[in-house]
Amino acid sequence: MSGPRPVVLSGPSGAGKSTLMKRLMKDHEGVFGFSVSHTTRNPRPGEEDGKDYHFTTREVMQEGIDNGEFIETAEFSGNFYGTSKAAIEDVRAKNLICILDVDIQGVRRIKETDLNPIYISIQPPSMEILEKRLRDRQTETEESLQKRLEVARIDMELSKEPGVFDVVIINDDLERAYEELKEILNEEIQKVQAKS
Ligand SMILES: Nc1ncnc2c1ncn2[C@@H]1O[C@H](COP(=O)(O)OP(=O)(O)OP(=O)(O)O)[C@@H](O)[C@H]1O
Ligand SMILES: Nc1nc2c(ncn2[C@@H]2O[C@H](COP(=O)(O)O)[C@@H](O)[C@H]2O)c(=O)[nH]1
Repeated sequence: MSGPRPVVLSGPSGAGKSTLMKRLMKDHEGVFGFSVSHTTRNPRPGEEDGKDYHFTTREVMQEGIDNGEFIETAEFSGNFYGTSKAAIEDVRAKNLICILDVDIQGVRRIKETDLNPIYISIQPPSMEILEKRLRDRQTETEESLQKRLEVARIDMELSKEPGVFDVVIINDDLERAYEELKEILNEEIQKVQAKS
């Protein structure tokens, strides 16, 4: 596929993917475009339909899946999530670096496609810190928090498997993690900036 290489950001819920991605996009205007996923979960306060996610229902999403509209889908913590072909095409059409925020199932599915992204795992320093971040974020019920922590344990193990990710960033100190992320993406960033 032509254009800049997409970037897949994965890692446990609460590890800091959105925090790092939003900063990257803010600091590099006109370089990155977010692949807006579909989800059947309810919006959190402040989240916008069409910007953070396409919020939808299981029925509508299933119809899209049956029609071949998604490159990958996954069930995560009781909800469906998925990347539509249109979400990627929207970013690609603008010649921007497409950022996908997907779970480990999504990583595996994307590896079966010809997207050829850079695979980056964002990991928390420990389970204890991850739990604190998720609690402090105040977006989860106790039940959904426990489900996310359960999935996080598996994710943290899988991210150590050789060959799954190009890079694993431990998001302990935010500034250091951000510098590391920028460094990895520097070559692609420069390519896009040189063309604009
Ligand atoms: N290095 C850090 N130090 C302290 N707090 C952090 C750090 N990185 C992120 N956080 C905080 O941790 C919480 C979780 O971060 P964030 O929402 O970015 O995670 P996420 O990986 O995108 O989660 P999800 O997959 O559920 O969307 C947020 O409240 C964020 O402000
Ligand atoms: N496989 C996919 N996973 C996705 C997608 N969009 C988001 N996600 C992942 O879901 C969890 C939970 O996200 P949250 O916003 O409810 O906290 C997180 O790990 C995301 O990376 C997707 O399109 N496909």
